[in-house]
Amino acid sequence: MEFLKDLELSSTTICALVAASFAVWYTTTAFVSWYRLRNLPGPPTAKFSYFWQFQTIVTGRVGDRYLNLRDYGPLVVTAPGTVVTDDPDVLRKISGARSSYGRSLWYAGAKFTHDTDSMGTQVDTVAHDTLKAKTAGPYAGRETEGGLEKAVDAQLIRLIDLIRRKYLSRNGELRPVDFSLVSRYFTLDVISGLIFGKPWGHLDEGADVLDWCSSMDTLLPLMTMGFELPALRSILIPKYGLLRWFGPRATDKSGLGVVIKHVNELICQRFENQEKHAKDMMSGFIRNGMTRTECEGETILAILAGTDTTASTIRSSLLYLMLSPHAYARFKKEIKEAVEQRKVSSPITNEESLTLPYTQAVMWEAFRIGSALTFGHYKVVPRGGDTIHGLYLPEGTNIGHNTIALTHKKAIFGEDADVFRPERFLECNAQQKAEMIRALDIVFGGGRWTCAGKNVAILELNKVMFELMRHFDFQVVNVHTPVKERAYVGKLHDDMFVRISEADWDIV
Ligand code: HEM
Repeated sequence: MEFLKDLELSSTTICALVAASFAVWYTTTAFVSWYRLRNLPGPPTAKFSYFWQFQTIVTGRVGDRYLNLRDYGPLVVTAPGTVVTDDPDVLRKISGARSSYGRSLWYAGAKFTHDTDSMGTQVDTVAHDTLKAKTAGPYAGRETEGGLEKAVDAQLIRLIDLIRRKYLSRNGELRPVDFSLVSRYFTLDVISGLIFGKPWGHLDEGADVLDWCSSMDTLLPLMTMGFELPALRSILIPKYGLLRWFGPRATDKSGLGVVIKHVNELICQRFENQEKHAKDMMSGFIRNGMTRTECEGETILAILAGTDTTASTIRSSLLYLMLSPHAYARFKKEIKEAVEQRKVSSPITNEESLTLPYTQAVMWEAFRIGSALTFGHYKVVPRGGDTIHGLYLPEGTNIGHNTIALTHKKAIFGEDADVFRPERFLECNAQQKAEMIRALDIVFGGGRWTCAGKNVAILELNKVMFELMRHFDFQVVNVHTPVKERAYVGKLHDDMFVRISEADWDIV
């Protein structure tokens, strides 16, 4: 700085120079960003600034704002160098096994501590594939005592039992239950039970035993910011970034740190005691040569990726059924007949569920309209660029899912795509049905990036609504605000109060 003194510049002049340099840098980079994607449609400010993105996340309005992007067409700019698409064929192509698109740095935004990577945050394709190979067997249920289905059934039975013990309203009684929490307890115990062979006990008394739900309510908006804003990512994620100093850690008394501590202790016991005969995902991870840190990363990832996604879909299923008397009654009728005709076991098996047309239609329709994930999962356009829908995307452009617009696409799901109507899967011909299911399938990602827990999620969804409605009836408590929703990369639901009573078969 001596040379500045020699120049005898006043502090005001130095500040002015710094501000001017920043303005020149900002204007130049904004112009370059705008220029590279000038031919693509999108909100006007999105082509040269992160304003649209920031505003969308801060207001928790990712759901409706991304849905409205469908008016621009299949490819839309949402931020500098960033494009989303609601075209399932494009998404399938860029994620396909032979695609040269790689993951963008967006994924690194899912890191929750500075030193723990997982296959979900790994942007290096080879390192990702190595981890995926080590986790494939455990995720397929090859290491689970009795298989995945038995493990899911065990939690389903505990869910029904919890409702019967604690939440049932009998004649003249009202015991409002926040189903947004109950659905999370179920999926948390499914995942923890699968990984460690023993669930964490959310379904014992119906409690957020490790504070996961409240931590996620705070973290999801922040994580979505970290995903989307490169400037934030670059001060959080690096080795000596803010995450190192201010991120969650095992010594914390509340928040995600509590879960990290619990997970670390359980994994530590495994490595020390070498419980060679344990039959669960963790024993599979260890047998496949994963290090302790890798086991920690994969455990938190599984809980992060597998809890609220499935729980949110279960909540949507119940919400839309309660608000659609016709679908509610028709679903009940199918359950009643299947039980009376002894077509189903208790709990229903996955195979049996697949034979029940309305059960399947309800499952896919809720998955579609509830769309647990909203957007993201960007891949990077490879060297030489690419042309999609006649529009040129320069190399280095991030292209991701506009999941919410995809699941509401009228060209695929019909003109009434904005309403819940399971019949759409029954009235169409086989080809149309296959096209709809294929479009929904890419919601789980494609190729090497496909959701590792897809079969677990589908197993849960194929069973849970059938079993809940077989045993109980449900009614919205707050008819003016049945649920409060905030949407980020996924959705957060609060205050979904329902009245639950024993199923009344006389009225079906
Ligand atoms: C409705 C439920 C679910 C949906 C919609 C969903 C969707 C997704 C998506 C879109 C991805 C990223 C794909 C990409 O990178 O292109 C993903 C990844 C992942 N999901 Fe799921 N998921 C669900 C449930 C689950 C469950 C229940 C688990 C755990 C049991 C799970 C574990 C994972 C893991 C570990 C990854 C990372 C895979 C990888 O990096 O290769 N997910 N999921």
